[in-house]
Amino acid sequence: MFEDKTLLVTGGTGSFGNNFIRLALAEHSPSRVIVFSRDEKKQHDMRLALADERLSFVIGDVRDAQRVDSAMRGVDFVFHAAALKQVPSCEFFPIEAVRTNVLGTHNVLEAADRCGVEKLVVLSTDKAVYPINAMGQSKALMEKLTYAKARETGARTKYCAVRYGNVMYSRGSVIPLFISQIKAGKPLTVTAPKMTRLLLPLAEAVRLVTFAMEHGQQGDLFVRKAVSATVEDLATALLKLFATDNPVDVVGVREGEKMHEVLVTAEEIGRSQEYEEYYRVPTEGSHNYESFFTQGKLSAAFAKDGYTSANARLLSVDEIQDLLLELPEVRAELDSWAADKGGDQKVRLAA
Ligand SMILES: O=c1ccn([C@@H]2O[C@H](COP(=O)(O)OP(=O)(O)O[C@H]3O[C@H](CO)[C@@H](O)[C@H](O)[C@H]3O)[C@@H](O)[C@H]2O)c(=O)[nH]1
Repeated sequence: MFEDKTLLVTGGTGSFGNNFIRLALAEHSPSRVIVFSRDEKKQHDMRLALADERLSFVIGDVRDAQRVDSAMRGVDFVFHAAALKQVPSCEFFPIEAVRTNVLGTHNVLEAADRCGVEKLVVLSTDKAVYPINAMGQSKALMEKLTYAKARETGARTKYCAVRYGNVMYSRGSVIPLFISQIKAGKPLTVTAPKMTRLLLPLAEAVRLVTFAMEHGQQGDLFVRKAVSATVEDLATALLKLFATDNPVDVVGVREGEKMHEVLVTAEEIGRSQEYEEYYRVPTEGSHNYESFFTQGKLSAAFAKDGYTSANARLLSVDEIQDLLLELPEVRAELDSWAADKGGDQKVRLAA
């Protein structure tokens, strides 16, 4: 579907953008891929690393409607990945989260319609579901803007969303943190041993977004099913993989975090379609006020529970180890660790 088409990725130099763009260039024969982002150094590095003449780079901020508009001319498909996604910074500066995640998204959605973009997918997170922190709250509003735009009659663009949980080994997340603690011989700082998170390799997140772009109907939300792990088991799995016995310090739940994350609400799951790997949650109806006041649905089927990190399949420590070993970054960390420790360790790890 991307053959000879023009794609635009906002936040294109981030983890998602980098991986998606590599895949798109290698396998989908687009005529042009536009990377829209703020950081010239990251764009420079990406230009050198990918060295592909189909790539073009636009410096801009989604907060700047004019910039977004001019970047979107002639674009067929938009992947909206630009966001403020750190919980603490959004908590301290919520207006910045509003500017980027809410108003920035508004600019992107409007520009797509004006420029006749065929389809657009916004990237959301489990933290947008029953949100308790400003990052999640602004992402929840980002989703609402997307569904509202999808409901508008005469919208030329198809608007879809995806949600996924924690991307394994993403920058600043717990897996690289635990590995750096292991390597430094420090205790592993576990917040709450029984806290659970849905774990997704980045390649799966990319597949989800591509699937949504290919199959999404107007206003659809796609959610990737994922496996879940407790933080305690994640720490144990890493200690076993690195064959070390660093102590584990329980440091307590951090501000703005939940014990368990929700990926699909009980309210949404009743109207969703379940596939082997995905949930598809269609948007609710048209632009109709009555359905909010007088036209209820007798058949509304609320599930008892949604789809959460507490009821998804919980991995054993061995299974977490296997999943970690599938990540090239973890394998590279193990290799460098083994090299530092000398040949014996390398042989032991290989065995
Ligand atoms: O020193 C630590 C740090 C984290 N955790 C736990 O590990 C899990 C995952 O933590 P982390 O990798 O920091 O992810 P989250 O806090 O779930 O959210 C992160 O990942 C989200 C999605 O990628 C981003 O949007 C957030 O900004 C970012 O904080 C959580 O249960 C944490 O409590 C620990 O046990 N010890």
